[in-house]
Amino acid sequence: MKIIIVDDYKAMSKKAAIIIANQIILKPNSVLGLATGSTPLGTYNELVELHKEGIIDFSQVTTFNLDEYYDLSPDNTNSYHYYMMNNLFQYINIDLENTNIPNGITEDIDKECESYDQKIIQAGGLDLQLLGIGANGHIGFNEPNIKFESKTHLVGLDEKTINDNSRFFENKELVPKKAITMGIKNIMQARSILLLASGIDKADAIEKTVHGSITPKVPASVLQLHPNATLIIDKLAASKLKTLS
Ligand SMILES: N[C@@H]1[C@@H](O)[C@H](O)[C@@H](COP(=O)(O)O)O[C@@H]1O
Repeated sequence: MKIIIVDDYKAMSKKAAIIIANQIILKPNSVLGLATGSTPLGTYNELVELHKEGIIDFSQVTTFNLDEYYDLSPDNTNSYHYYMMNNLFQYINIDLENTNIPNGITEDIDKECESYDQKIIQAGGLDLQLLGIGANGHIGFNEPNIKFESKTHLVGLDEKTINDNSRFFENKELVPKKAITMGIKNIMQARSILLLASGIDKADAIEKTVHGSITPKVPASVLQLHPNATLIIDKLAASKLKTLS
């Protein structure tokens, strides 16, 4: 696991965008795994800027999002479909046909999950998977005690996650209790992984991810096993790492 500690959120976002830009420049038809939440917003802004400056061309890029809330339609402002369109896709020259997000309003969950896994394989696998991290160590929506061999599936969300994500909703009752998420196996099959974390709220999860035992209790700890995983974290998120004390 490579760890890059930067001063703040802005520096984290710039560094992440540079790594993603480099991936696209080296391989214009890259397959990117994308994340949502507040953490990657700055990275997406930086990517939009790099695109505007003519540095990155998304025309051949394919994307797969990690997850989507169950039972939220794509036009719901809290859906991850809406998030991606609003924060990235509408500002870049990506072919929307090449963007993939689990369908949260599918009538056949098993079929949806299976076909999502198939589509990733057909696209040649993920070149780079971008990740945030939940305060309980979740990645995507793979909550504590998830099986490491899991593929795309429907999950029940932890009380902690529902509470954390309620800030985006009018009230906690409106936060979906379930989501469709890529599994740990999909994430670990990516050729490279970039995990971002910023702020003191993530310090415990980062400490456990880096120094803790590899356990489904802290899903992100599985990244210790990945041959090409990079953590870009700001000083606050890194503040509980042994190397700093
Ligand atoms: N499914 C997403 C995760 O992919 C994200 O990493 C996490 C942290 O979000 P934030 O970046 O807002 O702290 O939130 C959600 O649960």
